[in-house]
Amino acid sequence: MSSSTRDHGGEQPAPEFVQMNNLVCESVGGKVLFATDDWFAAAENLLKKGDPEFKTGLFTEYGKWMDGWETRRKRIPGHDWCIIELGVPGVIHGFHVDTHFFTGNYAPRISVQGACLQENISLPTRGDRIGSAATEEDFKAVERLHSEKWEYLLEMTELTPGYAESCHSYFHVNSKERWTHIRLNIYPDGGIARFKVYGIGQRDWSSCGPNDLEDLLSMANGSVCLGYSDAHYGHPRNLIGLGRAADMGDGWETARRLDRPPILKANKNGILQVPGNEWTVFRLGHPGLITHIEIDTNHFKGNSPNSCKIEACILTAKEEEEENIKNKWAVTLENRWKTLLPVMQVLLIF
Ligand SMILES: NC(=O)NC(NC(N)=O)C(=O)[O-]
Repeated sequence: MSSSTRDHGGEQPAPEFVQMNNLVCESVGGKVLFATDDWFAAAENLLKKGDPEFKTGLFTEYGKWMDGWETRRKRIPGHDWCIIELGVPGVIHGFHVDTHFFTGNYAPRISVQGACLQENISLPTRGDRIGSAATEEDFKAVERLHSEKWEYLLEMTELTPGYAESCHSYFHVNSKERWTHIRLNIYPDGGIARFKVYGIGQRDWSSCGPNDLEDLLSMANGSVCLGYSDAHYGHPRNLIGLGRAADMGDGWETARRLDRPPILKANKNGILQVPGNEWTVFRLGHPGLITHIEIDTNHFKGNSPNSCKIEACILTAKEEEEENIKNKWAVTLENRWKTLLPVMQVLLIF
């Protein structure tokens, strides 16, 4: 049995686990496989990467257009639920439930169950679901999963209405197991804007040979961002996402530093002489011999960095915790960091 605790709703800072990877985001392959009802707005919206929007005065033929999953007011016994397949299976550290803009129609309670399924499951294709509910055939197909018996990662808990100051609820999950699927229950019905499942990917390395070339920094292979200096326009965890970035919002983008001199000077190698630098630290998904590094500045045309440097080190879990929690990576471990790539100019080709 896993345990979970509510962190808080409201305007306080979000818990640490939101620095991890969202394992159900549509951009990493998260998928809704089944939902009891999608009348006002389809469950796929839960997994969108962007923040929820509200469009005043926009109505569909089913009611007010909403950016989230919203079921109809139930007039039959039971409650609504959906099944979500993780894009990246892994260990779950917490949930972020955002009821943004669902005020008189938010789901008042939720619970979350999880499963680690070995085989690929095939359910009827969902297609465009707005204005519909699961058919008898859908229910028959999903019954085979026995999802009502999956382990509870979060017991039934109250949510808070979707006003800016109350819409965010965070729940810690205390489980070391690997999960592939989630059942999200809402009681009895209503709307949720976004559902994020934060954690660390876990893959099976047994089929991987010692000379295979693998992306040790891919979130699908278990890497995670441990710290950074600035994430003003984009979080550095985007660097370890799957595939190429869709747009500039899918990259790491800092604010322009204010400590740069008013007139910039470069050295003979074209490296601008500025007082500081931005940085981010990742734990690799697996220790390994690094033979190739790819830096992709896709979409950053007027704002890619002038130069970069890559360092690496080997840390035990205890050392990592000390650096991360106590020192926030401010103090480097003497002689532990080795330069993999010295400061070099980032060339722009477009
Ligand atoms: N104004 C509403 O949002 N009404 C209903 N919801 C939508 N989306 O129309 C409802 O009450 O559940």
